[in-house]
Amino acid sequence: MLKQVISRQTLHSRLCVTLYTTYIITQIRSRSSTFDSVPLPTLSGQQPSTKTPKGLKGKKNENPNKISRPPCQPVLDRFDEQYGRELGHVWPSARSVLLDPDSWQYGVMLNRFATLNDITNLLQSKGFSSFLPQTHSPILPKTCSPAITLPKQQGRGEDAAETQSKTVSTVTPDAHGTVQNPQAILGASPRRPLTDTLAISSSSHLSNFTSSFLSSSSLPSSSSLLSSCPSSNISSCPTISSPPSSTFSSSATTSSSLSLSPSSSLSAPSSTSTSPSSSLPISSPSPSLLQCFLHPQPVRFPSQVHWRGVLKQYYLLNAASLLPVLALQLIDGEKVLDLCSAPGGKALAIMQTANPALLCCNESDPHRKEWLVQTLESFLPWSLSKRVILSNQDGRVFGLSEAGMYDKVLVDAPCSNDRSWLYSSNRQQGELRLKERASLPELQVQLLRSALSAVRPGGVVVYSTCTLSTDENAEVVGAVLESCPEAVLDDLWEELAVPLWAHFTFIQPHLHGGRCGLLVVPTPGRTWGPMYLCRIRRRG
Ligand SMILES: C[S@@+](CC[C@H](N)C(=O)[O-])C[C@H]1O[C@@H](n2cnc3c(N)ncnc32)[C@H](O)[C@@H]1O
Repeated sequence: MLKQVISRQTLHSRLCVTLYTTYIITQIRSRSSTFDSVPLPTLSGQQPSTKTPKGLKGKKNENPNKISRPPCQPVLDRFDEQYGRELGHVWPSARSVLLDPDSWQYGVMLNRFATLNDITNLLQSKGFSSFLPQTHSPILPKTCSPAITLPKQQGRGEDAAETQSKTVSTVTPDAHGTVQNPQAILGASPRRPLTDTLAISSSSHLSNFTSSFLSSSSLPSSSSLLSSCPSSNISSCPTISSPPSSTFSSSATTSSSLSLSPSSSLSAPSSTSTSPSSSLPISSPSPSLLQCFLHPQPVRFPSQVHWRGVLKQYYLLNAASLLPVLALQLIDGEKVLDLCSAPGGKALAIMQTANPALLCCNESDPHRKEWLVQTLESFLPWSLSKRVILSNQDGRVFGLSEAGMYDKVLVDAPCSNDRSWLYSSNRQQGELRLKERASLPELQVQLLRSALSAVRPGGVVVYSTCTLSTDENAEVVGAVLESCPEAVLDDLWEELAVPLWAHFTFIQPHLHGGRCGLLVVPTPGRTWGPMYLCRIRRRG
């Protein structure tokens, strides 16, 4: 009887996958030259400024979600004043990209937990190529099972994504720390956009995966899952002060962790320290399971709708959003905290990159947490729910409740999202955002201190934003370093900027005469960013 049920389910699941893949490919083929357009992908952390993508449902030759409104003048004026001063000659280039949504490029991050063969071939046939070297490690951790209702994992990513190493012999930054790509900086032969942009399709449907785990009220909190870990704090880093009210944190007092899974099968915490950046090859970032396909032109790939029981094959994003995840230098078996996690793009990238023993996705805003849940359940198999847990604490206090418990922490901080703010829905919204902008650095400093408290001695914290603003980038890092003698800044230039300079325009911000992280500035032809990232190591 049981066998019959299983085999019926198996047949049904296979049929679903086949139909779904066929449908996607048919749609893509028929629309290959006229892909839909939708707003900036969601890794920037703000709701896209235009409507939810219709993905494949849009009519041919239409751009249903194209950003049609003009940029918000007060925001543009402020950017002109501030970024003109801070970025000098690079600002006009960045400005021209930000003001031309048709030129924006989008990366296609593959989901190694889904069936990928056809999509990968299709991407390659359309001129996309993978920009990260791939490791040949097994795709799934041993304890993982395939997709929720799929009886068999078909054609996983190991034979799907191409390996592409980038070799750079000499790269010389100019006085501003920018690696000059004359074509990009001078805007020579700008590529004609075929279409514009795309965002993830945020499914309103919740599968069994989510609902069954969300109802597990007796499950342990992330805190108890981690109770075997050391709990030292950084005494010199006051993690908590009275949190100021923030535009971005509508739920600043929630503190209980929401666990999606039981803890019984968690593997032992890793005690391995991360490799220092100097041990990495200069010619390419360390090989990873993570695969992201880019196109030299701003061609968009259609978004996928969520089908119950079938994992999405890819996630569309601003490729610069992967850099903070690469900077984490993830290795299997680590405990990782994504302190500001919704809508979950970087959490997904983390799970594509390595097999952590635990990934805690924290998001204080209850609405955005729901969005995070939808993202995770659309991309990750059920078996991973034992390793990927949710928490809805205020990130500013997280470091106190789970002090020293993580190997790696990502702080993808709430910030003035330059792209999104520039297309504020009206003048009033733009002005309000600019007014509230002043409170962001304090919030960011508190989040970063909390992260440093949550990481174990010897572990690392990566801080990132999607703004060009120095106040929210190097200044925040500087303020935290000043008050945390246990924190040491890593240099990411050779590790990330040198090998990836062909894809991104990097600037190296300086603070008190020293280098302080990397800034990805959108320039014509390489429209990725804005994205700031820096890595801080807690002394062991
Ligand atoms: C830039 S977004 C994160 C984007 C996400 N990392 C991704 O890649 O999809 C910043 C997130 O931080 C959340 N946030 C704001 N204040 C917070 C706080 N005090 N604690 C935790 N999260 C917070 C926001 O609601 C927002 O979802």
